Amino acid sequence: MTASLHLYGVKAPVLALSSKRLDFGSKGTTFSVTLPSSSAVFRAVEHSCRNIALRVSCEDVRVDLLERKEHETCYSSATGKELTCVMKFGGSSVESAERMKEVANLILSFPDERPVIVLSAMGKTTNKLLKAGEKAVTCGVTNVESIEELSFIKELHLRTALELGVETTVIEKHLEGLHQLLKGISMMKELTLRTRDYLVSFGECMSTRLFSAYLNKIGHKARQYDAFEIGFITTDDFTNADILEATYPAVSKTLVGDWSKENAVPVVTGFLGKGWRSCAITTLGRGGSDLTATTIGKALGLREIQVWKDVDGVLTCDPNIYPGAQSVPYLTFDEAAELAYFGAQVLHPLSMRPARDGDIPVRVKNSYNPTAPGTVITRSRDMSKAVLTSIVLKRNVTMLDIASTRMLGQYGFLAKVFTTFEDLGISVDVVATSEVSISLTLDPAKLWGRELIQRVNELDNLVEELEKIAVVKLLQRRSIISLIGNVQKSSLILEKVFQVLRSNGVNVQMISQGASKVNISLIVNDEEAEQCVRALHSAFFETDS
Ligand SMILES: Nc1ncnc2c1ncn2[C@@H]1O[C@H](COP(=O)(O)OP(=O)(O)O)[C@@H](O)[C@H]1O
Ligand SMILES: N[C@@H](CC(=O)OP(=O)(O)O)C(=O)O
Repeated sequence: MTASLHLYGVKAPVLALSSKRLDFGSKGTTFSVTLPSSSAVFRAVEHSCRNIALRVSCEDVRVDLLERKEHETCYSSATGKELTCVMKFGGSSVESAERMKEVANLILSFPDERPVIVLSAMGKTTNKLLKAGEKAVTCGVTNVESIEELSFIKELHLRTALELGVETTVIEKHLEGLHQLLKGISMMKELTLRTRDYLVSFGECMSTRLFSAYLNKIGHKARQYDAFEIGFITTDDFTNADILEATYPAVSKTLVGDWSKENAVPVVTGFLGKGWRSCAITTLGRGGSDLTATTIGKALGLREIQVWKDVDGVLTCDPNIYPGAQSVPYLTFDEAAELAYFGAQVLHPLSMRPARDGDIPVRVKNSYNPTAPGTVITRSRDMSKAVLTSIVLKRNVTMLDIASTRMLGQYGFLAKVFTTFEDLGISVDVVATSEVSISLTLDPAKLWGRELIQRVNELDNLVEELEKIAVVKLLQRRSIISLIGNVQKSSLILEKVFQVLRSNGVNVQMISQGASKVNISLIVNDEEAEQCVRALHSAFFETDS
């Protein structure tokens, strides 16, 4: 067969083509697409997100990576000056017109960079949108007008447009759409997860339009993109969607293709995607713009991913718990992922995945203090002197103590326990086991995302199921203190930890080192947790020993 299919710039040999079906592929892996009509074959494949996702769901990853390489080369040779990096600016970095101007200056202060810009919603807009949605459910259609958060959002965005000197028309349609949506919510008297995602999408859609218009106004050619229109294809898990593989070639094709034609700085909405089945707007979980940035970095094979925040990089602990926290100069992807997963708000829990896959360094910088070196996150670093890197606190965690009712030596106990979790769809965070008992914590992000009533029912069901084989103790209001660092030095770390906890009169209720090479987790009571973190911070980071 000599014909080839160009799918998002990827060349795959066509194996068979009939009026109903197209088979293509290579190296023993074939894909089939059902066609609406044979004449529409290439357009159908290229334009329908369902077909692309279908391709991915039956795809051999090895082939996909091989194909994407060809694709990247194809575009990088087409443009003399390639895009170099991603610069992501969070809500705090673009909270006002003044901040947007500073961010524009910051971008222009790197004349050698040709960045893709990713923006979050302005300031606390996402929270305000959610609050407005909740109020709309109960306030009645005639009162939507006077929802305080709606007025705030309108006023903030219109004022920002005026102060930036750009036409308010760039956001007027969205402000009107938002108003109508809130009226719709109010009529329906319900706010589904799907509507919630559509509602919060207005934040990123407006911030990127304002910023892109401003860059154009000051003579720096820019082009705004809604992530859900350029191939950010996700699962349909509204409010917590996961990015699908098909995203990478699609996003690369649009951004690199357009850049090679007009050299306009791409300004992309963070946080948003499009569900592959529903084709509705999805979001990637709170803080998801970090993940948008690393996804673009990997898709385009860029040199560096920069995430600009309001702190001097990743810090030794949450500055809200301890203001004396210091910046950490280097981290590995594994350390950063663990830190984010265990609750450090500074990075989205899944954002390290694309960077690690693409082996692209991530630099965390402070847009309020650009000269501070920040944190560089890479595949590996010199660990010879590293002991503890950062302390992370995750509050309000539920812990379960499960002791087998059978005798020692009974096999299958662990399997039964974990099957129960699997059957009920509840994920587990930290685990410590002996032969006849298990202590574990439940992932609060997964559990607390559900409605209160559903949550209570689920815990009841879980305990009821487990009680068939074990004595179960449900312990609430616990905290996980995660010690991120060099677990090769665990004895040294633990010696110090227990000295500190003992002198503070704190009892550790569970400890887990697991297979992770970078994390030791301790479970303590919620009310003791902050004091523990502060004491541990001074012992590890503020003394010479
Ligand atoms: N270990 C940590 N290092 C740095 N910041 C942290 C850490 N833990 C919590 N934070 C909080 O994370 C905030 C930055 O994350 P986030 O608000 O998501 O930034 P942005 O909105 O700019 O992307 C900081 O202002 C800080 O309060
Ligand atoms: N605006 C979204 C997405 C995001 O990433 O925001 P930030 O970069 O400000 O954390 C949120 O508030 O969750």
